[in-house]
Amino acid sequence: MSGLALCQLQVTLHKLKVFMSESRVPFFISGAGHVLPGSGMTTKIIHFMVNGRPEQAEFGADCSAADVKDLFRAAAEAGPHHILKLYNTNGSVVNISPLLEANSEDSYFRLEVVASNLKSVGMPKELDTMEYRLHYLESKVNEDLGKTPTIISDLKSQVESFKRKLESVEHLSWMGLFKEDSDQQLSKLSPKPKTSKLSMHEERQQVRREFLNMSTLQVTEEVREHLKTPIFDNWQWEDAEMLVLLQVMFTDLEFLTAFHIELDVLQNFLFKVYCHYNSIPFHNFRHCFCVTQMMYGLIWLTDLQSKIARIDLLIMLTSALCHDLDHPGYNNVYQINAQTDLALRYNDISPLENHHCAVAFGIMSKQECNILKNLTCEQYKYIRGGMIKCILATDMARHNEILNKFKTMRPVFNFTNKEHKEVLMNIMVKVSDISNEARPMAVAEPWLDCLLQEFFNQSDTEKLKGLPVTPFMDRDKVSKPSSQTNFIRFVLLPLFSELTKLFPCLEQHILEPVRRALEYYSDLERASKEEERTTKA
Ligand SMILES: Nc1nc2c(ncn2[C@@H]2O[C@@H]3COP(=O)(O)O[C@H]3[C@H]2O)c(=O)[nH]1
Ligand SMILES: [Zn+2]
Repeated sequence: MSGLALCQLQVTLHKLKVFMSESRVPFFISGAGHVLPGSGMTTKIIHFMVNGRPEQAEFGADCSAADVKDLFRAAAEAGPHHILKLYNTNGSVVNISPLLEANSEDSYFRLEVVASNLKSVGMPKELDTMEYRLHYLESKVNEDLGKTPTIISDLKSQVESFKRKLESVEHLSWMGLFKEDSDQQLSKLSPKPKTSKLSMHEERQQVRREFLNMSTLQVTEEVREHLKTPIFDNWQWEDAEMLVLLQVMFTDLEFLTAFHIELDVLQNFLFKVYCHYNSIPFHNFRHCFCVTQMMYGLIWLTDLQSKIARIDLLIMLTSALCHDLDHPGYNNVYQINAQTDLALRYNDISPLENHHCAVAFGIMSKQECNILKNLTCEQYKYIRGGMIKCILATDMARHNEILNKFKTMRPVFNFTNKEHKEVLMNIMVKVSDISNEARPMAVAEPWLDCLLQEFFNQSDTEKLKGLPVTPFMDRDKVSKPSSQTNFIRFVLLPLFSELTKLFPCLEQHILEPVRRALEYYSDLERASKEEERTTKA
């Protein structure tokens, strides 16, 4: 018996050795870190913490962005579509790319999986089977010999260590570590297309694929909580990730169940919305995301779910999402002065806002994108009416009219009064639309650069075409501090403080940061005036 068991054991050991030698582990991740494939490459070492354990990633300058991302995914034991973020010691997000600068153990980054699926890491079946057989034969040999031969103990520890490596690099399956269907292998043979070389259509389709791949991920509780506050940092998210987060907003407000929205219809709708925002400096998809996220935050912070009907929340969130669809980067004044097609079509009456709204309902006119298709006619009409009012209310030419309405009703505000509620909904979409300064300075300031870039583009065109130049957009007259101090004093504070009177809990979330921003820009303004005086003198 022991002879046969020993023979079988030898065959199993041989198979195991062959399996282990054939299964390349191109870069190895241990508790201590990564080792590069090959040698002699110039490498850099990135120190980081993941799940409280110190790790190192070592890679060469010629690594691709995808390789580097996979390296970090492997360290975080996260699958290919999981969302990872790398934070520096200040808590700011650092782009995971080959351009990462080597750091020391004292200035390590923090790596976090911010969204993941809950599938466990799987071992290749062959290894499992062989290991099982090894145990079985070991016990047989043990029965006869009374002890485990050294060769078996050695091999067992090798198998253990090999398993650990496999666990850490399972996600690098694209490198051929695991067996795949032949057509899957074929698709991987073709080189990864370079994003910059893709046409707009291909780029969008890639975003769609990434979005759908990631859309089943569990977004972490921490991100979900952040998503409900103005401190949420929009800059760290890629397009597909923002689409995932928008889906989270719709699901977490229970719109899918309440309004019988099928998940694939919501995804088609969100993707179409994404496609209908233009790549312009300010009024782009990221702005749409920010406004929707602020609207979402305000709903949670004010506990609006307990005060108004869910259908009204759907109107508010969807209006925020659609409120700048297909914005061309030139405002209403320009549209009217330049007599554009939009101004002609809408008779100079809020041409842009009318257009944004028409595009929104154009998207929903396709059944596969129509999130309202399972509602009754009455519900559809109600939502359409509500969205038209909310989106048209974002025209700043109507700012005082809407704010004054709210001011008169605010002291006697009644959530069950239809007119009161409608004005409040308009106000909340407006607040969300111009809420960048309610965000942390590091998040808000880049938005101002984007806005001024769009303003300057417009005033440059106005000058070129001999049209009246909008003064607050003129690069010769406007500076960052002057633009913000006026906007905060005369637009933001009066609007935000009125809403805060209705919801005092908003003071710390939207009013205080805006006051701090005013102080900051006032100081800058004073300093630059002082500098001007001294240079003149
Ligand atoms: N100066 C300044 N203007 C802003 C800021 N945020 C929004 N706006 C303006 O407010 C407007 C709101 O409607 P639009 O999107 O048409 O255009 C926006 C900008 O003109 C800001 O932070 N600073
Ligand atoms: Zn806007």
